Amino acid sequence: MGYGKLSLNIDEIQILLQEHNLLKSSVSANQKKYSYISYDSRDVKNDTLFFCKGNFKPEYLEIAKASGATGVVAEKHLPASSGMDEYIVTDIQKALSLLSVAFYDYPQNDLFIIAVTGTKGKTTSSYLLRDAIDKASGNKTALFSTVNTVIGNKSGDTFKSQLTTPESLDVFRNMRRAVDNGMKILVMEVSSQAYLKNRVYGLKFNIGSFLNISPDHVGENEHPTFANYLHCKEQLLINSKVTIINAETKNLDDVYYAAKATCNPENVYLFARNGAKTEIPVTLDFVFDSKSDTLSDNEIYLKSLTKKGEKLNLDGNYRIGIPGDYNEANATDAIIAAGLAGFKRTDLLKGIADTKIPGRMEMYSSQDHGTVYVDYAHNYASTRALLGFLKRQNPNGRVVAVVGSPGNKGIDRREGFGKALNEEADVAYLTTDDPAYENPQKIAQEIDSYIDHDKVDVHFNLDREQAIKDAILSGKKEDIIVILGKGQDPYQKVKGIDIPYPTDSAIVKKIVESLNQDTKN
Ligand SMILES: CC(=O)N[C@H]1[C@@H](OP(=O)(O)OP(=O)(O)OC[C@H]2O[C@@H](n3ccc(=O)[nH]c3=O)[C@H](O)[C@@H]2O)O[C@H](CO)[C@@H](O)[C@@H]1O[C@H](C)C(=O)N[C@@H](C)C(=O)N[C@H](CCC(=O)O)C(=O)O
Ligand SMILES: Nc1ncnc2c1ncn2[C@@H]1O[C@H](COP(=O)(O)OP(=O)(O)OP(=O)(O)O)[C@@H](O)[C@H]1O
Repeated sequence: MGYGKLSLNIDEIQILLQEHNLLKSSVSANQKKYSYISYDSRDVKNDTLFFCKGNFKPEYLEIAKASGATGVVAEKHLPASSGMDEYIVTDIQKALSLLSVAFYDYPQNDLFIIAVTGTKGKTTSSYLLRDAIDKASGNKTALFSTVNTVIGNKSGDTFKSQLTTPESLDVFRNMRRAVDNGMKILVMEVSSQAYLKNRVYGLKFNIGSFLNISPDHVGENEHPTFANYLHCKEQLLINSKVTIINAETKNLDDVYYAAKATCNPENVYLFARNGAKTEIPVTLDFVFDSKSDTLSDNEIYLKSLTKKGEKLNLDGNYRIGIPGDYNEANATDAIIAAGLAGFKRTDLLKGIADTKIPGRMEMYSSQDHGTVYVDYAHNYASTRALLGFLKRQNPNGRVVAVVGSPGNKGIDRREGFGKALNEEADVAYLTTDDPAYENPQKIAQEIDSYIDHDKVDVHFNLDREQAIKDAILSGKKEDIIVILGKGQDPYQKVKGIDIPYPTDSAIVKKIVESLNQDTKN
């Protein structure tokens, strides 16, 4: 790699760690300058500063040392450190973030960063915003999303993401690469886990928005309680200079308070659907009305209600290329963020109308077996919102859902799926979705135990591809078949192994094309 300054010396490290009260002790064995940093023994070069974090095994440090690591940062002394420079710190995640920023030479200072959080809608809002402003920014808008990371315009500058918000070292390395590629703006998703794990420690955002919060991500390896989940999510508001809040969010009182704690109230923007009830009375800066929502797109009218909202000159109609009434709020958030970043309404219209998001509301029309959607909904709130929307749009046909729930995480999703199916679906095909170390049959039965069989006709097929095929073949012209939860995920996670999976999108595309061909013949 040849980006930025890309080096760190011992003095710099000691000063930075001391300034942040992170340094417990240090040993200088080499007095060297580091020309690479890593937290993974499989990615080490000569003169690497190596970080021992998370579920780390001591042998990883031995491998790193043998591969050329000369310095180590850790929370406790490890035998392999002898002969290396050693920095013992109180919090490895904070140290990793702080030293990564310095190693990559503070790339955030050269970017206008717009961040979004929420239980649902982060990816959608980020894509809408990036597509809305990219052209007007001269194709200088980078994107860090759950689906793709975009750090430039050359081939190879767009790649699949591993996490919603990557490990801090990767965040700052990708920022550096974006800056070196001439990017000026960064749109990024910030997960609650990012704050729990200090992946964005020390980062200030130009704009931070909060879409919504609902019960999710509580459990092993995630948040211990909902209160902790909310607290972590709110950190984005505390670390943003200007904030946007969807006032229809649950816990609005708490969320608004967090925003005002560090942000001048003049810099907090609130929006909601016109006429929506908010949990506490607030002055809304914007409201939106649905002008039309169909199975293929939406149109909203956005109206400012305060002087500061009016100043952004955003009022007017916007067509949104992705269906789903809940996407109207995601789009409103994107439009306000774009306005605050200095873009005009006319800059945004085409991008917002043309946005398509991999694995979110992808529509495939079959001639005789109904319309098929591939979507990423995977908890109660999103499944209910999605199925409810489809049911309302299609009162004369059935809603047929293909769904599974992951193993060893989000256990309450099983009940959530059952509940959402009871409320909005006619038929369910229960199948496999990342079973991890659990038995997928047992998971499917658990979902089934929450289903009211007088309302929903249930089928089981643990072979996901076959379940999708069965569901589509069962569909009649007027039906909607919806494949939930995996979008374009290319794996099934089984017993610690990522087993390649063609993706729901590819499977549906192939089935629908073949059925349409048969009809034609
Ligand atoms: C709980 C959690 O946040 N875990 C993340 C964390 O794990 P970890 O630090 O324990 O790392 P690990 O993979 O167990 O391994 C320990 C260390 O040994 C190193 N190692 C490992 C193997 C080896 O041969 N040599 C070696 O040096 C690893 O690089 C690592 O530094 O750091 C890893 C990257 O180094 C992440 O991949 C991992 O995310 C796991 C996979 C995960 O599932 N995370 C989820 C909960 C998550 O972060 N989700 C949020 C979205 C949530 C939302 O939608 O709101 C996200 O931002 O994506
Ligand atoms: N504002 C919303 N309210 C409820 N459901 C939503 C909303 N926005 C999107 N969804 C549903 O949630 C699914 C995931 O949306 P999206 O990927 O934008 O959210 P996310 O916050 O990035 O999710 P995740 O954290 O699961 O990656 C969509 O496929 C859709 O079904």
